[in-house]
Amino acid sequence: MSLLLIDLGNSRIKWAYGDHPWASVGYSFTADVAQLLQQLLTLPRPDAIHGCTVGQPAAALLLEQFCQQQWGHSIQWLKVSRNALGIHNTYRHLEQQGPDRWAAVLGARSLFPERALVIASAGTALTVDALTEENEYLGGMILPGLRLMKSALAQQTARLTLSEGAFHDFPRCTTDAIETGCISAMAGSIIAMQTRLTRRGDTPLCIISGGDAALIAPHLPNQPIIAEQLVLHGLAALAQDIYQ
Ligand SMILES: Nc1ncnc2c1ncn2[C@@H]1O[C@H](COP(=O)(O)OP(=O)(O)OP(=O)(O)O)[C@@H](O)[C@H]1O
Ligand SMILES: CC(C)(CO)[C@@H](O)C(=O)NCCC(=O)O
Repeated sequence: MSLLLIDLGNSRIKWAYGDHPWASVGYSFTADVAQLLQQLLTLPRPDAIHGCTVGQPAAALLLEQFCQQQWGHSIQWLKVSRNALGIHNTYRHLEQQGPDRWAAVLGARSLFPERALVIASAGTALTVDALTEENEYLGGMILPGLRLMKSALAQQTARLTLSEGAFHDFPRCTTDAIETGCISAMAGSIIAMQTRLTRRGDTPLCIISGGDAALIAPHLPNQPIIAEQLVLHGLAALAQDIYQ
């Protein structure tokens, strides 16, 4: 069965086409939906389309219209649920939770069974979510992503500008101080979640994905695993459950 899976984030739209393993994958920036549509035009007609969106509704609408016109399919957008694939979601108000977080949890579990997991998605925002070995999703944290942290400093201070620095244990210039501070804050929040799960008696594995995963991973203990496209893997696992 050929599926088209779409992850509409705040910075990028990622997609995968085919059965598992995917025949093709791609992405475009959310601001450039036209580029995405060019990519999708090259694909054969999928049997079904599953999507997850936390991005601009206008981008989702454009995609909807394209899929209808091109293939006569509507997109089945993921809704956060209380239970899926054996995982219990304890988020207080399900309608509040970003479906990308729920999809990433489901995707991480499909790739890494039978372990407590810390699932960090380092995209536009950084989210750090906790899943127990017994498949209870406990909740998680939301922080600004690296780019957002840096732009907030540049916008709200007189002397800091948007810049590229390098990580140093003891930074001795402004650009390095900013880079090191932001990356340490991101890594620190992931370590904090690992510590909380460990205190509960779990031995969590840390899975990290998103545009900034490779920058943060070296600053985490216990060999974190960088996993690409957790959201798409979550959509694939749910689709497999539906169509099997
Ligand atoms: N041209 C770019 N535009 C935006 N972010 C970029 C760019 N190049 C690198 N990045 C980095 O990638 C991060 C965004 O990651 P990613 O592409 O995974 O976002 P996203 O998947 O759209 O995010 P989300 O799913 O949270 O909306 C930013 O914090 C930034 O540091
Ligand atoms: C936190 C983001 C922006 C991460 O992409 C997204 O999951 C979202 O918009 N969430 C809504 C708020 C929540 O998850 O509680």
